[in-house]
Amino acid sequence: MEKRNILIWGAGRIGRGFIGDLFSESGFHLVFVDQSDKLVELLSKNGQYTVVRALSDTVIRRIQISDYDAFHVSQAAEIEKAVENTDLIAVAVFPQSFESTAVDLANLILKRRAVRPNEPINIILCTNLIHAGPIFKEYLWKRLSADEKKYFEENVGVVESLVIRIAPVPPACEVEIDPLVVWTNGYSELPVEANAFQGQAPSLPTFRMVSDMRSEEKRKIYTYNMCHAVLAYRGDLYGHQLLVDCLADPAVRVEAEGALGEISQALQAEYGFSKTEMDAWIQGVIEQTNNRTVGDSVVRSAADPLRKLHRDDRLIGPALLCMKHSIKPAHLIRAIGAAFSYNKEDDQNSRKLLESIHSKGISNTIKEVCGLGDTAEEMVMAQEIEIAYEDALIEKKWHEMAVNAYKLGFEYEKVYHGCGQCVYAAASEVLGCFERETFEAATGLSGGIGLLTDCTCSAFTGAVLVIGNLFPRRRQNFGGDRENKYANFALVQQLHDRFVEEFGSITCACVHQKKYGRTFNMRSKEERDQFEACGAHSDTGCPELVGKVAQFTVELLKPALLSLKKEKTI
Ligand SMILES: NC(=O)c1ccc[n+]([C@@H]2O[C@H](COP(=O)([O-])OP(=O)(O)OC[C@H]3O[C@@H](n4cnc5c(N)ncnc54)[C@H](O)[C@@H]3O)[C@@H](O)[C@H]2O)c1
Ligand SMILES: O=P(O)(O)OC[C@@H](O)[C@@H](O)[C@H](O)[C@H](O)CO
Repeated sequence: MEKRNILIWGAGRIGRGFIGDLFSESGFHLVFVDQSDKLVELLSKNGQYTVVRALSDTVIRRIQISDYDAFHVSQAAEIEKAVENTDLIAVAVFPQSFESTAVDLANLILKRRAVRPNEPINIILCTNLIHAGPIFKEYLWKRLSADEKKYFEENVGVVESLVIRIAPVPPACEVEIDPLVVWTNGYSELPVEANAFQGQAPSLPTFRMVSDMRSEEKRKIYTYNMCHAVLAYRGDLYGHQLLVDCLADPAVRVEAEGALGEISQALQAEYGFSKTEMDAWIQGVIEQTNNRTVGDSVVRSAADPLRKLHRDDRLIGPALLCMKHSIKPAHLIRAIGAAFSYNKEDDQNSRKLLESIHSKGISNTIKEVCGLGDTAEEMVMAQEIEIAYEDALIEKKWHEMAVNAYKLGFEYEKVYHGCGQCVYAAASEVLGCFERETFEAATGLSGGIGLLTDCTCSAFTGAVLVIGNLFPRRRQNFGGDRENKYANFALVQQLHDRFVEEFGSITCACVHQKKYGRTFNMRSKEERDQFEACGAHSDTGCPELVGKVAQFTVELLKPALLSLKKEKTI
């Protein structure tokens, strides 16, 4: 029996690493078409490529695929022949390439009609777009005559699908072995729109025929893609680069879980999914995303914020659905605010978003990009997004300040030693409250005060001085300033708890015991030499501790200083 063919338009990660993988496994011959010369040349030259299915950290399968042809979009005759010989096409490009792809395919299908007029053909759309079918059809139909349109209506199926497999940028060491490798989470099921096929639908073990695509696509894009977007945009505020690291950060994870909780309720109300069903689905979303071996990146999930902030897409779409069912989308709104603050120089649509904010202002940009109208509800939502955007900018700035405090603290301790003065200088310089007198007065703090070591670690005391600069009891109000004084004490107590959690104790000798495995009598020169020999000023010694304490100080002061600022503006 002759082998069946599938033509895959777009030989990228999903084309090669998902559609290629599924159909090759089911015995299809693959024909790739791509606009990248380099990719097509490599596919043809190498004659095979690897798909890695990393189902978990330990279950990793490597598949070699070799039964394929690869053509550049300009190889008209070869592609024409391939379309003649197939009943199935998969489109695996981003939505911005839909129009050119549809125009090319319409011409090819018309040529096929001349040779195989009575044989239907199906186009499976593999993209993350709500109701992709009518959008693609409009492009496909665009230049057809009335007779051709009728032929397409009756013979060309445009089938939506839901791609849950994740295929991020592969690790560099894998690309060195096979430059065509596709690195995936190995998710195998492909839900397809059952009633959109013309003629006989192909039967693949991993196809799931879906009868109600409207509810299924919302469930997929408003949970999987929404969760990735929330993690990516919120995680980017704190400098995370991988989705797994966003999930490991409680401050970011809580936002994704909160947003999933909001949309879960809305999907139950809108489509009648049961709570048990949605809980299991959301557990799956987190599990598929929390795969360190797959290592999906923030940059990929955050890419193209202009598309992702569209009214129907993964963020505004769920927020509107929540509002329809009187569910407050608080976490979603915070993620949308963060998406507006996303700024990546090498992402064209992130640059465009920023340009729009600069030229038209944030309110106009929100309305335009998200397509929010003039109803009272949508106007309130736009205002809330604006507030969330301003808050996101502040979050990002404070995170950068905290990172900077770490770097300065680390460097000062490494070069100058004396952890009290180093923490004081690093944190106060970042916060803009440095005072020369305080810095100089802190000279004697070193080594648990005057090298005594059985007193408080001077990194802690240096941080207390920064808190004092900002929340002082002033000389001219010796008997007063009680509010400031107690705010100060509360901050010092928080610092204490964080310090103890990280270093075990605030006593210098105990910190040394934990860090270096012993204590030192720092009054003696010999012991001080031993302190150095144990790595006191190595990268993992006191410089790391000083960096962390300077960072904690900045993080700790954030809410107090922000609320102070707000009070002052009232
Ligand atoms: N990577 C994933 O994890 C993932 C998961 C689900 C869905 N998707 C969706 O799948 C689609 C493809 O994503 P990807 O990750 O494979 O991207 P990709 O960049 O790896 O692959 C896209 C390929 O399409 C080619 N291409 C673009 N325009 C073309 C055109 N007009 N004609 C021919 N070839 C063209 C590009 O050269 C590239 O090789 C996107 O819509 C994406 O949203 C991706
Ligand atoms: O491909 P995008 O840019 O639409 O979205 C990024 C990711 O959310 C997406 O690729 C998912 O990983 C994929 O859809 C699997 O759920």
